[in-house]
Amino acid sequence: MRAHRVAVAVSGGRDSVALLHATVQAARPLGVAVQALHVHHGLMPQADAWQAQVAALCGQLEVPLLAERLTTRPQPGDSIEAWARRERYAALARLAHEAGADLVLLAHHRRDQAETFLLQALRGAGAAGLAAMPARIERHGLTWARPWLDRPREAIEAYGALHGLPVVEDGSNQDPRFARNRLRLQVMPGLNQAFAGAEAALAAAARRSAEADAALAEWADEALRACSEGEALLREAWWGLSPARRLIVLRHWLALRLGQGAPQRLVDRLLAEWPQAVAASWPAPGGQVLRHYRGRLRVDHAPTQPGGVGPAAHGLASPPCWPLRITGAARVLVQAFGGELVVEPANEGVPLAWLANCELRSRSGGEQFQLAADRPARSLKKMFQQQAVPAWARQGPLLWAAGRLLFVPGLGVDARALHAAEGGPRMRIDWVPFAADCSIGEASADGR
Ligand SMILES: Nc1ncnc2c1ncn2[C@@H]1O[C@H](COP(=O)(O)OP(=O)(O)OP(=O)(O)O)[C@@H](O)[C@H]1O
Repeated sequence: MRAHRVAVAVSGGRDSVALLHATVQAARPLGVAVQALHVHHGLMPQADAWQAQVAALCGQLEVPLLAERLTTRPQPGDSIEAWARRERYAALARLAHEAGADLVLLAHHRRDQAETFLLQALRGAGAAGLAAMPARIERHGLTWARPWLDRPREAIEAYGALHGLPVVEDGSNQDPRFARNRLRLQVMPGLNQAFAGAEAALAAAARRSAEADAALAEWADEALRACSEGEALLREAWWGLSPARRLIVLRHWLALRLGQGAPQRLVDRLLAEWPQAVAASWPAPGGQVLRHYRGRLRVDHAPTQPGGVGPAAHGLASPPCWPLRITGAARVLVQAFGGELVVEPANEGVPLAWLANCELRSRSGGEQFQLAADRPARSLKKMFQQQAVPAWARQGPLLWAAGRLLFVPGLGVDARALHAAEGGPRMRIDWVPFAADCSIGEASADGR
């Protein structure tokens, strides 16, 4: 199908500038209109100059440009890379629709693909992740294509030099805090030197993974039909599959129902616990919960949905002590205590820096809590009595860091943490017990 209007996503970097130029050369004789799209992330002081440079190039090439400056900001705990990617694609989709383009071209090339494959492998990804970037995909009502995914970067560089194309240099490409930069700057040169053709081989491995993943997804779709009823996965039919097939079908069902790949620890827990479960629930990403009842597994929303929830969600846990790393807004589902620890940015609260290395513990007796700066610390038992905290509200875990008691369900944040001289962002902590019907192992009505 020929696109009526082709959009090119142009960062101003060498590759996308070359792609815009090459697209104009190819499209004009065919009578296809070309549209340039640019996203200003609003993160770097040089970004205004980059946008101006892209605009100047578009002027020279007589290509219309649509640009958007992002107004959202990464939240504490967000990976800047992941945030920028997500927001950039959302903005590009908006711009493409505004321009009336149905095809968006991206200038990723073979080295990008090889790096993505390795980054996925380093995260322990399976076939879906190792497939890296698709050469073509339909999303947001648009076709996204990477026409140069098989091309070596050197060829693109030569093309740019041949046509004397101006490019912007993004200094953040040298920043070793970003995993891709570390891989590109520290690992790839050695790899290419030690293994001739490493980049092409890694890109080929990504292609093979994509083929395997596509076949697996087709098979899993068929197998799932025999193991599901509506949105529920049927335990008996699922259990009848071979162990290898069980795993594929479970992952596939989870990905469909959760709207994202399931973390390995959730898959492991389900494989170990679901076969014997009576009525049970498991925390899942995105504030969702998996519930088993009468042989059926379903995805549901978590029983509590406090506002301002950030992206970090951890599944866990068993008392009496569980180490945690919290780097921003988070919801920690704590099955063993039947509730959820909710951590949100606030003007007053625990220093975020302390939460990077904290832990949940059961009460062991003898803990002291200080309610206010001008009051003495007293035993938890006395504090609960004094504050008339009902028994059900005392049931959650205690939050500790570096030997300090930070938070007690029913009492709140300890005054010594609240008034600590530590700088940086502060976080409010809440303990939210689950509704009574979703605790693990609860006997169901028919006693199964
Ligand atoms: N700010 C942006 N605006 C529009 N498109 C972008 C932007 N950033 C990236 N892209 C698109 O995504 C592709 C891959 O992004 P990546 O971050 O690898 O590129 P880059 O290093 O910024 O620049 P280039 O790929 O042009 O050399 C780009 O080639 C471009 O097509």
